[in-house]
Formats: sequence, structure tokens, C-alpha cells
Amino acid sequence: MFKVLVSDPISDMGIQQLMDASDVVVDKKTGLNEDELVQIIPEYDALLVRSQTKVTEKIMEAGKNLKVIGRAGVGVDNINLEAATKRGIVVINAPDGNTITTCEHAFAMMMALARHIPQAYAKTIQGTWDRKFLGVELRNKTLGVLGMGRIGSEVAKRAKAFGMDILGYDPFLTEERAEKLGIKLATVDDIVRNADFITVHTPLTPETKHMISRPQFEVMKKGMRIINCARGGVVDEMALVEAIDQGIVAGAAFDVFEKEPPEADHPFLHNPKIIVTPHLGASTVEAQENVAIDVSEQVLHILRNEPFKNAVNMPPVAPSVMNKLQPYFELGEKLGAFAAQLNNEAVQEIHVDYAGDLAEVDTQPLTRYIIKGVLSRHFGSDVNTVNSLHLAKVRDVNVVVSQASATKGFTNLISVSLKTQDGAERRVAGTLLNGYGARIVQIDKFPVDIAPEGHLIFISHNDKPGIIGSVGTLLGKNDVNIAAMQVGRKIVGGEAIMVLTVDKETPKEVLGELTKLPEINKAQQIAFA
Ligand SMILES: NC(=O)C1=CN([C@@H]2O[C@H](COP(=O)(O)OP(=O)(O)OC[C@H]3O[C@@H](n4cnc5c(N)ncnc54)[C@H](O)[C@@H]3O)[C@@H](O)[C@H]2O)C=CC1
Ligand SMILES: O=C(O)C(=O)COP(=O)(O)O
Repeated sequence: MFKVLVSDPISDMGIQQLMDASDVVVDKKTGLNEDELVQIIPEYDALLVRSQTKVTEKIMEAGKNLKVIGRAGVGVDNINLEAATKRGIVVINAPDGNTITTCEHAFAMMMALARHIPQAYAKTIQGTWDRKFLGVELRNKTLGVLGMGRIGSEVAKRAKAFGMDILGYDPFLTEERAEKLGIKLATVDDIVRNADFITVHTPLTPETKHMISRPQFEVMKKGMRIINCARGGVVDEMALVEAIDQGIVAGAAFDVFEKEPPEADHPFLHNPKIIVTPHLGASTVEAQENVAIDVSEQVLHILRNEPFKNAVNMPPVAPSVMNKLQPYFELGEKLGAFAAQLNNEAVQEIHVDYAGDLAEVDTQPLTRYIIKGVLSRHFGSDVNTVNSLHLAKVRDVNVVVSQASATKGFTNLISVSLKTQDGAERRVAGTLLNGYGARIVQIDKFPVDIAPEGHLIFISHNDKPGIIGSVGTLLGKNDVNIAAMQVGRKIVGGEAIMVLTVDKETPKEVLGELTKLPEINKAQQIAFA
């Protein structure tokens, strides 16, 4: 049974599928502080949050069973991603579910700003019929959009319908896409100099922190207005207050703050030209259902070990590529595990080669499984597909991937070679045979045909008559039943290998006895976790 903790207010309707799942128990405990979370997190497999819960390294460290953190929304700046990756915890978000809602909030803020709606409302309900609030039209005004991702693009589309001229900047915005959206591709400098309204829609990164600060305000059009429904800190709060005092900025609308909630004496809360909302950008019935549905679905997949999308701490993979790779995941992991068990020395380099059908796709997700297989010998359940590449890196294990080799007659072939400190190299190759499933087809230089499952005994020996018989007799005497056997050699009388599939684990003593048989150099068990 998987236990899921929901620590922020998340739509009940959205998490219904989690609550209905027979293998999941959901607990809702909101408003907990770090220490309280540390206390209870050990029993949970998954944690679901919005932006309030700060998922710190301390919480993750305590979360020994934690496999996934689901963010019902876009921004993951409240989650320590590095700590999650290190511990192999998948972080997923729901990037699409609140785009329109947040865009509409930014638009609502822009209109409220243009027409002083919050200020006029406050006066009116106080009994003052004050008609001095003189607004501006949006029509024919220039809107600068910083960050033309999902939300920024939707804002631009709506602004066009209002007759605005739009300047957009985003490092990934191409001339072609700008043209398609009917906007002008601009620089940050163009935007700050020419816009009547600026709206920011970027994440908060070292690059975007204070991207609008004193130098930018100084060159702005007098009377411009600015909106931030993205992240506190993209616009420098103190520089904005100064720019308002200097008469440069006529008004600002902020949904987000550098520190949330802001202190009671925060200048934004006492400035009649600044309108504020308490991080409500994503707060609509529709968006909350959308993000909760998306995140619940992915959490279920992850808990059940099924393919998932939107992992923030793993690179994105197109569904078409994922469909192609998925059948190889198990084989990849087993090849890695097999190769690792052939070695006693510390691994220095893992070389993975993909051939045939796998030669032209982005195989990184599959490589993660292979590396997991290799490292699991030493890291056990501490390694998974999220942290396998990271663990290899911190342990100075060089991972080399190539996609160039010949297929040796197979339609697909994965080869895993491990180089160890003593200079030795061991190699295992496998394939997926149409209709027959996974096969190991090569061990070192020996061609074989082995189903990578169950309990295997790997024996290296000299190719002499009578060896198969003596091995069979010894195992039989010890009640180890052989289900299948493969022998491989390159030349008659030379080095040879034997791989036996047996019905159960072979006791260590029996392996020891096998090694003592004449002409046998080594006998070891190969297990697939
Ligand atoms: N107020 C609220 O409740 C909500 C806030 N957000 C925030 O809105 C922001 C945008 O969200 P989405 O559009 O969904 O994300 P997105 O990832 O689709 O778009 C962000 C864009 O910012 C661009 N960008 C990154 N660095 C930049 C830079 N230095 N200059 C200009 N552009 C840069 C990226 O290339 C990307 O296109 C995020 O910070 C998100 O956390 C999102 C939802 C709700
Ligand atoms: O999705 C985002 O990035 C947001 O900022 C929304 O935050 P929330 O889920 O409303 O706490």
C-alpha cells in the first residue's frame, strides 16, 4: 500500500483518482512547518504540494520512503531539486493545467491597473463617491512581455485582441514564432524603453532575478505600468517603489512577492499605486482541478513503476521516443546488473553502445536504466533512474554512450562494457527478439543466447570434455535443478563459458565446490534484483 501526503490545499476533485486507487492511502495535512513534516514524512511514499510547503533537504532526508514529490502547479522553486535528485526522488509538476488561469489573472491585473478598479472599489464601499480615478485604454498601447512561454504567449494573444502592440522577449523566441503570434521579437532593452505596460512571465532564476531593476526603470517611458504574476524577485521590489516615487512608473500590479507572505510593513501594501493579490494566479476551480488531476495521474504512474511525464529533475522525453524505448528498460537494467556482477574491481568507465533500431533515438532514459543496473550492485535501492547518472558522476564513473556499432544481425543491440581500475573490460550485449523477448546474446567475446531472468550461474572454464557432466552432477547432488544451459567458446580447447539457469538461488558453498572442479576457473551467481 502506498501512502501519499497532501500538504497544501489541493482540489479534492483533482486527487479523486488517488483516493479511489485501491493501492493508495491519501492523508491531507496542511499548514505543517518543517519540523512537523520531518516527523511524519518517513511513512510516506509521495508528497503532493503547491507553493506553500517548502520541501527542504531536511524533509527529504527524513523521507526515507519518499519516491516522488508532485507539485500541483508550475513553479518548483519551493522544492530543493538538487537534494531530490541526489536522493533519487522524482519531482513532477503540472505545467499545463494553470496556464490560461494565470494568463487571465495577469490580464485582470492589467485591466484593474489601467482603470484603478481596486482603489475605486475601496473608496466606493467606504461611502466616498470619488470620480477622479482617470484610467487609460489598452488599445494602441505597447505591451512588453518578458518570458514568452506558456503563460506569456497566451497573454500576448489576448493583448492582440485588445488592440495592443506587443513586444516579446524570450531566449527561445524565434522570429518565426513571433511572427506567427503576431508580435515583435524584441530585446529586454527595447521593451523597457518602449513599453507602456510590461508583464513578466519567467521563472525566477539567477538570470531573471531583478531583471527589472534600477537601470531598467531609469530608461522607461514615464507613466508606464508593470505587472508581475510570475515570481517575486523578477522585478526588484525596492527599485520599483523608487521608480513610482520618481513618477516613472504610474502603477504596478503584483501577485507574487520576494518573500511570501510579505511582512505587514512591506511598502507594496501601503502604496496606493500598487495593487496586490496573495499569489492567486493559479487559483481558479478549473486550474486547480487540472493541475491536481495531472499530478495525481503521474504520481500513480511513478508509484506503480509505470512510465510518466513532466519530471522536473529528469530531461523531458517525447512520447514517441518513450514508446520506442520503454520495451528496452528492463533489458537495459538487467544488462547493467549482469555486467556489474562479472566485475570485482571498482568500475571506472561504463560504455553503452546502441545499434540498430536504437541508433537514432535519444536513448538517455534507457541509459539511466542501464546505469541503475550497474550501480545497484553497490548502491542497492538507493539508486534509481532519477539519480543513476548523478551517482555515476559523483563517484567519478565515466559514462560513455555511442550509437555507432554494427548490429551483428540483430535488429537492435545494446552492449554494456565496464572498464575497471585494473584495466580489465567486461562486456555484455543483449537484444529484444521479436516474439521471444529479451536475450543476452554476448558475454565478453562469447556468443550466447540466454533469457535474462531467474537465477543464473556463470562459469568460466577451459574447454575440455566432461566438464558439463561434472557440473551437472555436482549441482544435482546439491538439489540445484538446471532449467537451461548455454556454453560458449571461441576455439576448440580454449577459454569457454557456461551459463546455467537454475530454479533457485545456489548456496555459496555449492559455488565454492564448483570452483574446485577440474578445469573450472570461476563460478558465480548472477542475480537480477
Ligand atoms: N502567480 C501564479 O500563481 C503562477 C505563477 N506562475 C509562474 O509563471 C511563470 C511562467 O510560467 P509558464 O509560462 O507556465 O512557464 P514556461 O516555462 O512555459 O515559460 C517561462 C518562459 O520564461 C523564459 N525565460 C527564462 N529565462 C528568461 C529570461 N532571462 N528572459 C526572458 N525569458 C526567460 C523561458 O524561456 C520560458 O519560455 C513561472 O515562474 C511560474 O512559476 C505559473 C502559474 C501560476
Ligand atoms: O504554478 C505556479 O507556479 C504557481 O505559482 C501557483 O502556485 P499555487 O499552486 O497557487 O501555490
